[in-house]
Amino acid sequence: MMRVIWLISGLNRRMMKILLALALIAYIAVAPLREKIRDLEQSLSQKYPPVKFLSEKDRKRILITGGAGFVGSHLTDKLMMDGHEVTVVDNFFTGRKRNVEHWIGHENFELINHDVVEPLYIEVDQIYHLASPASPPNYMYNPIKTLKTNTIGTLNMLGLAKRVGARLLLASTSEVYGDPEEHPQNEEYWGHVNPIGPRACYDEGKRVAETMCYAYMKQEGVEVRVARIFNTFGSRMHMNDGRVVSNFILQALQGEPLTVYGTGSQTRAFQYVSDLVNGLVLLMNSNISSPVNLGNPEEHTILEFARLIKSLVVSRSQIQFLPEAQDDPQRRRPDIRKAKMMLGWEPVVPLEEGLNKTIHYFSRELEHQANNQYIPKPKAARMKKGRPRHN
Ligand SMILES: O=C(O)[C@H]1O[C@H](OP(=O)(O)OP(=O)(O)OC[C@H]2O[C@@H](n3ccc(=O)[nH]c3=O)[C@H](O)[C@@H]2O)[C@H](O)[C@@H](O)[C@@H]1O
Repeated sequence: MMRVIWLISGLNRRMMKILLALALIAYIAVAPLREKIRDLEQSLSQKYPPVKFLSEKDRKRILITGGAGFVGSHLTDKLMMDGHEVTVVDNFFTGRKRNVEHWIGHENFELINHDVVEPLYIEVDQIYHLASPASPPNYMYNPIKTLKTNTIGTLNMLGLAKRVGARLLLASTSEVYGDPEEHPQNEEYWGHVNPIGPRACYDEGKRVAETMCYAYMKQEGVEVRVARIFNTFGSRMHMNDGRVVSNFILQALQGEPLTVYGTGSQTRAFQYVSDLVNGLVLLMNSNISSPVNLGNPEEHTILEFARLIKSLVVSRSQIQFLPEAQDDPQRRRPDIRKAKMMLGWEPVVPLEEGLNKTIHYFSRELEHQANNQYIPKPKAARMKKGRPRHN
C-alpha cells in the first residue's frame, strides 16, 4: 500500500515539474504577444484627441443629428473635447463616417446610422438638430426628402425632447429671410421667400421647423434654441458640396474656370466653421429662446470673392460667368448685434485665414483622391436660361 502511495506521489512530483516547465515555456512564448497587446492598448488610448474630464454633474448626454456632416462633425469635436458624451445620428446622405472616425471606439462617443424621418428613442440632455442637406444642389436634389427631413425629422426630434425633457437647438438658416428686402437682416425680419420656387423645400422647410419649435415650446414647455446660420465654410465640406467656397477653391486648385453664377454682383458674408460652432454651444447653454443670427457680417460680392480665392491659391484659372441661379438671394449679411449683446459672441477668424486653412484642406483632399480615383466635379445650381461667357 505504502509503495503504491509512494509511486503515485512520485508520479505527481514529476507531473508537477513537467507542468511547471510547460507553464514557463508558455509564459516566455507569449511575452512578445503580451507586449504587442500592451502597445496596442496604449496606441488605442492615445489615438483620440485630448478630452477634458467632466464630473458626472457637468457631463451632458448630447445628441447631434447630422453629426457626421460638415458643421456637425466640428461640433462633435468641440463637445467631445469638452468632455461630454456625444451620440451622432446621421443617415450619411451628405455626412461621412470619415468626418468622425477619429472618435470611433471612444467611451464617450456613439455613432448611429439613422434617418431622423424615423422616430428615435434615446436618453439625452441636449439635442443639436442639424440633420438636413444644406447646399442648394444637395437640398434641391430630392426636394421631397429635404421637406420630410425638416418637417417630420424636426417633429421627431421635438417629440424626443419632450419625452426625455431635453433642450433642443435647431440649426435654422439665413434662408428663412429668402431674397431679403431688408439689409442687413436682423431677427425681426419676416423674410421674402418664394413658397413654390426651387429653394422652397429648404427655405420653407426650415421656416416650418422654426414654427414647430415654438409650438412645442408654448404647448408642451420644451426648451428650444434657434440659430439662424449664415454662409459657413471650412474643412470637411464635401468636394461635391456645390457651395461657392468649395467650388471656387477646387476650381482654382485644378486650374479650371471659376464658375460665377449671374454677374457676380450678389453678395454674401462668410464665417469660418469654428466661429459658428462656438456660437452654437454658447446659444445652447444660454437662456435665449428666440432666434439668433450666427454669421460673419463682412460682406463681399461673389465676383470679389472669386478674385480673392484666385489670388490666395495663386491660380491662373479664368472666371467664367454662367446664367444666374433661380431665386438666388441678391444681398445677404447678418445683423449680429443680438448675438454680440446676449451671448458675448462674434466671429474671430479673419476671412483670409479661414480661406487659407480651407485651401490647405482641399489640396490635401485632392492629393488623397489622386491616383485614378474619381474626383467629383462641383455641382451646379439650378440655372435660369442663358449662355455662359468667360472673363
Ligand atoms: O453656405 C451656407 O452656409 C449657406 O449656403 C447656401 O446658401 P447660398 O448662399 O446660396 O450658398 P452658395 O451655394 O454657396 O452660393 C452663394 C452665392 O455664390 C453663387 N455661386 C455658387 C456656386 C458657384 O459655383 N458659383 C456661384 O457664383 C450663388 O449663386 C450664390 O449667389 C444654403 O442654402 C444655406 O443653407 C447655407 O446656410
